[in-house]
Amino acid sequence: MNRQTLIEQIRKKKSFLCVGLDSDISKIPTHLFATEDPVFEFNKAIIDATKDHTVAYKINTAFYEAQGLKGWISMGKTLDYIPKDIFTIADAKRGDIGNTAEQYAKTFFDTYPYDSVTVAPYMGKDSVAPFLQFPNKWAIVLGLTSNEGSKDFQLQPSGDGLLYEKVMQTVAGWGTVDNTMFVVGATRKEQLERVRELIPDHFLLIPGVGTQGGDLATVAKAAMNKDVSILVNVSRAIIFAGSGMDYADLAAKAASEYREQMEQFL
Ligand SMILES: O=c1ccn([C@@H]2O[C@H](COP(=O)(O)O)[C@@H](O)[C@H]2O)c(=O)[nH]1
Repeated sequence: MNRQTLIEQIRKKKSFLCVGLDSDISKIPTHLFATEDPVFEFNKAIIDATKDHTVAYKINTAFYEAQGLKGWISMGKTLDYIPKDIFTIADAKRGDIGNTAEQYAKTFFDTYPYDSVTVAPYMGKDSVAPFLQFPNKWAIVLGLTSNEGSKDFQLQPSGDGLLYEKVMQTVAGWGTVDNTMFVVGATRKEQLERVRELIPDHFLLIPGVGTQGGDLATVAKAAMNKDVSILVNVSRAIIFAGSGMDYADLAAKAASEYREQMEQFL
C-alpha cells in the first residue's frame, strides 16, 4: 500500500488505529481449542470485530514463530484473511548483513505479502537497504522504542545529541517518506516533539498505548502532522479485552472506543 492510500484510509475511517495481533496462545479463550487452528480462529473473530475501526493490523511474528510450523501456518492464514484495504505490518524486527537481509525482505514482502516489516537498524545501511527495494512496501525502522531498555543505548549521548536522534536522521537519508517509517514508543512522550523536529514528514508507528500506559491524546498532539502520519498500535488492551465467549465483542468495543478518541484529533 502506498503512502497516499494509507492517508486516504485514515481520513475515510477517521482512525489511525493499528490493532496488534499478539495472539499469545496461552491467553486465547479455552473454547477455541476445540477448533483445528485456535490462533487463526481467534484472529479471524478479532479481525471481523475490529476491521471497521482500524486502518492497520500488526502481526507480531514472535507469537507465531514460537509455535513452529503451525504458528507460521496460522500467521499466513491470518494475513490472507485481513481485508486488502487494511495496511499490514510484520513486526519481525529483522536486520542482518545484506544477503541475509535480502532473504528477510523476500520472506515478508513476497512469500508473505505484508505491506511492511519492522527492521532493527543497528547493523547499518546494508542491513536496511534490501527492505527499501520493493515498490509500495515499507521498512519500519526502530527509532526510539517504548521499553525501559531504550535508555541503555538509544537515549545515550552521541556527538551533539542522543543516539536515537542520529540513527533516525541517518536512516531517513537512506530511503524516502514513501518507503520508510519509524517506531517511536508512546511511553517516550518527552521525546515525541523532538522526533517531529528531526523527521517532520515520515510516518511513525507508535506502540505503547494501552497496557504499557502511553496516553493517546499526548501522542496525537505531539506526533501528528498535516497528513496525520501516525499509526498508534494497541495490542493486548484490544485483543485480550475479554477472555470468555464474548472476547470478540469486547475487542470490538475497545477498538471502537480508541477510534472515537482518534476521531477528535482528525
Ligand atoms: O518499541 C516498541 C516496539 C514494538 N513494540 C511492540 O508493540 C506491541 C505492543 O503491545 P501492547 O500489548 O499494546 O503493549 C508488541 O507487539 C510489542 O512487541 C513495543 O511495544 N514497543
